[in-house]
Amino acid sequence: MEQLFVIKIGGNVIDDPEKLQDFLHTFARVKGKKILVHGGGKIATKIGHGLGIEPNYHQGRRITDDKTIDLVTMVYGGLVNKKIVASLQALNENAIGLTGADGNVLPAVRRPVKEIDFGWVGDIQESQVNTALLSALLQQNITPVFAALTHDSQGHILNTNADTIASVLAVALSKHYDVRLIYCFEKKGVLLDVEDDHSVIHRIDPPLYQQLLAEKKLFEGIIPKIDNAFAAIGSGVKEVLIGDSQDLAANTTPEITGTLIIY
Ligand SMILES: Nc1ncnc2c1ncn2[C@@H]1O[C@H](COP(=O)(O)OP(=O)(O)O)[C@@H](O)[C@H]1O
Ligand SMILES: CC(=O)N[C@@H](CCC(=O)OP(=O)(O)O)C(=O)O
Repeated sequence: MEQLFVIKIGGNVIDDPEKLQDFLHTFARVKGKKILVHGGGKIATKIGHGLGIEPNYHQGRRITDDKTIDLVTMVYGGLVNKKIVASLQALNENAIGLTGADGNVLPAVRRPVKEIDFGWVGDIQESQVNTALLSALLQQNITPVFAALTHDSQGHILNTNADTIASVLAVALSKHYDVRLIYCFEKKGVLLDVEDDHSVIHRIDPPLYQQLLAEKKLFEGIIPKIDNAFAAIGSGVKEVLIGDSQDLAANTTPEITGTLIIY
């Protein structure tokens, strides 16, 4: 099967114009088929402050009330997505910006209320991905750029974590491509000591993951990121890695510098 890169770029990089441009330069030079997924949680929070919309999280997921869904639709689907697409066009990369509503490429189900009401947050499944549309775009050398938004098929946009979107797209497309899923963020990989960039853990399997959790070496966003990485590698994605956005060139070759997630 042909190779496909599904590449997710994290919020700290999107928030740093220089790092983002460096990343996009490298992304545009990656040969072969590729999809970019972006969040933008940090920018949404910043712009929300200015509008008097304060963030509210539960277990790393944003509780998304009526005002917040409008905020993130504007920020992820508008500002961030369109700036990235325009930058890629300037780099001769023919990109197309998508939310899950566009072309019904990623329908979702509003998360049912249990102890917590997450509001306009969408849960997704790999069987719902419109792989035919994505394959048709990829065959025409058009690169999809996904914002962290889905829809409920009843007229509402839903907010869905970008790491989860990348994992679900990678799994769905692994039926048609040899997929390498790459989580790019501002650190060199998963670190044994989060303050020490020289402490990259080069391979993580489930027992080591449990050990790192027990030793409290992992906290905040890296835990759901590794959970999404294991979900992908356990469901047909060929390779999953977590690395620095500035190391994308190496991480798209066999000379990986980040953390490989193995099953
Ligand atoms: N051991 C670790 N190695 C790397 N990052 C870690 C570790 N423990 C906690 N983190 C934190 O996890 C964050 C990444 O998660 P998150 O902010 O959700 O990523 P993204 O920017 O891709 O959305 C890092 O910025 C870092 O602060
Ligand atoms: C439901 C939920 O939490 N959605 C995320 C989507 C954005 C995202 O994932 O952004 P990063 O990758 O930059 O963190 C949020 O609104 O923060």
